[in-house]
Amino acid sequence: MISAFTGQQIRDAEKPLLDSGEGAVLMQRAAYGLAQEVVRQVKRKRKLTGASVTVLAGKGNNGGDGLFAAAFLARRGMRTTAVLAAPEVHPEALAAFTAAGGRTLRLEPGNAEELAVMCAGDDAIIDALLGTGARGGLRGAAAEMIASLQELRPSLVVACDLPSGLDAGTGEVHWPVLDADVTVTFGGIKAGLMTDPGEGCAGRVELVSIGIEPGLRSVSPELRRLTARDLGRLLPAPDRRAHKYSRGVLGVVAGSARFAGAAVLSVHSAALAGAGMVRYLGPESAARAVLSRTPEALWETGDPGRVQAWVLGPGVDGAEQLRRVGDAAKTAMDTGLPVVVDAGALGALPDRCPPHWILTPHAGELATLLDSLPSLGEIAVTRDDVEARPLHFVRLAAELTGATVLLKGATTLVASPSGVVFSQSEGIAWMATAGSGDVLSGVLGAVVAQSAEEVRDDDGAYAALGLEQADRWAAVAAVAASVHGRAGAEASANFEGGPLTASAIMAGVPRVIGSLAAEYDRPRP
Ligand SMILES: NC(=O)C1=CN([C@@H]2O[C@H](COP(=O)(O)OP(=O)(O)OC[C@H]3O[C@@H](n4cnc5c(N)ncnc54)[C@H](O)[C@@H]3O)[C@@H](O)[C@H]2O)[C@@H](O)CC1
Ligand SMILES: Nc1ncnc2c1ncn2[C@@H]1O[C@H](COP(=O)(O)OP(=O)(O)O)[C@@H](O)[C@H]1O
Ligand SMILES: [K+]
Repeated sequence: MISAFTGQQIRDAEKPLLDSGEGAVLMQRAAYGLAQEVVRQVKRKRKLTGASVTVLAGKGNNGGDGLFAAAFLARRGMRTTAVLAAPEVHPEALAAFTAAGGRTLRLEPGNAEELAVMCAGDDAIIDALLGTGARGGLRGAAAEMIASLQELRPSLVVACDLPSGLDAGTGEVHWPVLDADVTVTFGGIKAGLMTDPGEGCAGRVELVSIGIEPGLRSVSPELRRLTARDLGRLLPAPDRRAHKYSRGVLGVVAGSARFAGAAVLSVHSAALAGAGMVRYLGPESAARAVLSRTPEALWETGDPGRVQAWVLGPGVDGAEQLRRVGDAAKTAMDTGLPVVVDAGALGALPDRCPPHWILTPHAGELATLLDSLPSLGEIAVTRDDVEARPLHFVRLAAELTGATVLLKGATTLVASPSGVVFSQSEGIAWMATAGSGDVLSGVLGAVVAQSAEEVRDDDGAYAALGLEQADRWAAVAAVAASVHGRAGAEASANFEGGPLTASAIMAGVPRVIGSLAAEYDRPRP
């Protein structure tokens, strides 16, 4: 599992080392790691000697890291320029940079545009204006220069610790921000690099160890991300004596006369993701479409019989389907079964849900959901609000509803009601296509139906993540989000990176599950 931390958590971990006088050593390690990454990136394109690099240096330690890194690069034969964005910058770092032969320029009111044009053509730009000590975003000439550079699209931007203007803990962005190709971050990944909108500005994230890592081991991370290896361990697989009922039966209330496709996608994805059986509840017209794509599914017209979990809501429309949603929700609540609540069912929630109810809104649906909660009071929440502060709002929704909340997006966040949050980002932008969320609902339903026992087992794979029972449902949802994202990315890769349909994402699911199981070296069923 990858952990990410707030700026404060990182500073707390640094403190004992700073107190014992090791601050300069930490900075050298950070600067060396940053310089190495610049060297690697530049060498992919050209010879290092004579290549040009500009460091944009702010007044704090972030600027210090950048200037020391540029001193290393000057000694490796690069043509180095420092644009100093404050009257005073880190004095030792500036001295080292000058001694290594670097040239310095001062950013002043009036020369921002000119300096931006001057360095936009460089082989590399290092953004070392603001780091974890930032309050708010760039202002004045620094903001002007960054806005101009962003328009000029430099060929390589390496952010020092985090792109300047990002909030390290929340991922909120104070514009303007210069999009990085690579962010070299020190000691621990900042949470703002694993949640939008911050993650969208950070490019690839490289972690450089500087010696504070032991101090972070006992810290509860702000964000967690499951790796392929974690998924291999967590994904359900049948044992030798399994039968279809022991495997996990999923009940699905989805679709309607108007939106039959949502039912087709949800049911078929659940079957492909390994549900032992899928029981479908819906109108005849949708059921016909479901059965022609998934003859394995059962159309339940009366009492649906036993299931291990429910998916409620994709494509649900009209009183008849909402009544089925209500009946299934009541049974699930009475019997303690896990439920995935999507789309049309999000408006029909009880006042308080348990953590094994997993809500799957996109940003617009989350805003509507929050607006409908009396506990939020008079505050109105819009889609734009959610997109600007997804981590804040997904946590708030989980806290106020009591459910686990999966917020869909380029980065998908899953919050447990106690505030544990997973972030998965394996998907690609082609996945923003109609029906993609219906596929996720089916995959999630299947994973939930098959994992309920493992979640409750205190010696099981979910417990091994170090999570309380109530927080483990967030990990289950993160597993499904990751499988969905990987299926989309792999399907698009099979089309040379071309566009996707929801059906193509769905078709990629079994292969992703199979290859992830192999990752953990687990025998296949
Ligand atoms: N503490 C340490 O020993 C280490 C710190 N490291 C680096 O140090 C950074 C943190 O250093 P700092 O705490 O000095 O913080 P920053 O380098 O982020 O800068 C904070 C400084 O900028 C000013 N400032 C804050 N917000 C501003 C804004 N919106 N516009 C203009 N100026 C603003 C503050 O007054 C303060 O002087 C990290 O991101 C990392 O790059 C690394 O060198 C590793 C070791
Ligand atoms: N830009 C993006 N990059 C990666 N994945 C995305 C992006 N936009 C959306 N997705 C994913 O695609 C799915 C879209 O779901 P949703 O909005 O419910 O679509 P629909 O209702 O059409 O099925 C979600 O799983 C979401 O995480
Ligand atoms: K920075």
